[in-house]
Amino acid sequence: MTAQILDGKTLAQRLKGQLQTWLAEVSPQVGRPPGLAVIWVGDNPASAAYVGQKQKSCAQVGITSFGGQFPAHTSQGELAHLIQQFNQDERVDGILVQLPLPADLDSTKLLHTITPDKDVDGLHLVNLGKLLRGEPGLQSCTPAGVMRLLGHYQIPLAGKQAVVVGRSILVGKPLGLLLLASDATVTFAHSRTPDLAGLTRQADILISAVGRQGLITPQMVKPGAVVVDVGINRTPAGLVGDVDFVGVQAVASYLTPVPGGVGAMTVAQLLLNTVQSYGQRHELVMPQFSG
Ligand SMILES: Nc1nc2c(c(=O)[nH]1)N[C@@H](CN(C=O)c1ccc(C(=O)N[C@@H](CCC(=O)O)C(=O)O)cc1)CN2
Repeated sequence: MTAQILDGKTLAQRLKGQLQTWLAEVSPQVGRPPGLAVIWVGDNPASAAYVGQKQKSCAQVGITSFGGQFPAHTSQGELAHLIQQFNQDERVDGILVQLPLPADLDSTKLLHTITPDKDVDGLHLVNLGKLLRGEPGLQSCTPAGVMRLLGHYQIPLAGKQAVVVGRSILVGKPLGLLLLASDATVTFAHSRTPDLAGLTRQADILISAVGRQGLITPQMVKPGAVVVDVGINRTPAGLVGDVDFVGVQAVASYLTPVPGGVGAMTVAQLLLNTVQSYGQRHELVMPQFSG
């Protein structure tokens, strides 16, 4: 068996094309384009790349960028004040704080300062609560992007065994809840899980969101499983995920590459969330952006 590639890069490009076309029509009618404020603190090089990618994608589809880079010594109070300003700014539909923040800042407190209807990262308690209750709300970009990718390839989820390796608030936990909402039977695995391989071998849908190169070997994958690699590891040889791509490709039915899989969907979903927030603010009828 050779797994079919879940091509997030192409799907993300198509989604961006649809957003661009729709915004070119709608923004003049509304009288302004959507706006996204990105707050990036410090000089983490990976964050620089991600923020650059977000700003470039915004420009491509017709979303105005606000915010920018702030020095590592910026205080909690200054950042909270900045967020309050963006909360009140009528030109801004989405606000996000690029993570990770410098260690002396309390990211949870800052995230809760963002007004929930502009929380395009879906990390405010209100949006996490809606996710828990299965109510519509803004959803974290990577988990929502993974669900969109699986939906695009019509991967059946109902009644399937899903194992999510990783329990972060950014990816693992919300993704598990979204899979559960699609009627999968979900198990979370983490650093204290005994016999990880025994568990992952039972998975019809295996998600790895840990950030450890080589974590998922072919022996850990059930033949025919769908494997989603959310890991991002920078190595001398370039960017790799958590999954032994070549080995697992011979066992799985579907597999996401790194790069070109989930990461590209994260940015596309951020644009979609910003446009969703803009649409709600102006009571627009939103098309189904399906890629
Ligand atoms: N506030 C947030 N911070 C972080 C998030 C997030 O969703 N919200 N996620 C990650 C980083 N991230 C977005 O911020 C992100 C990760 C990966 C990619 C991506 O496109 N990856 C490409 C490869 C890009 C490259 O060559 O470096 C891919 O996998 O194909 C985009 C965004 C942590 N912080």
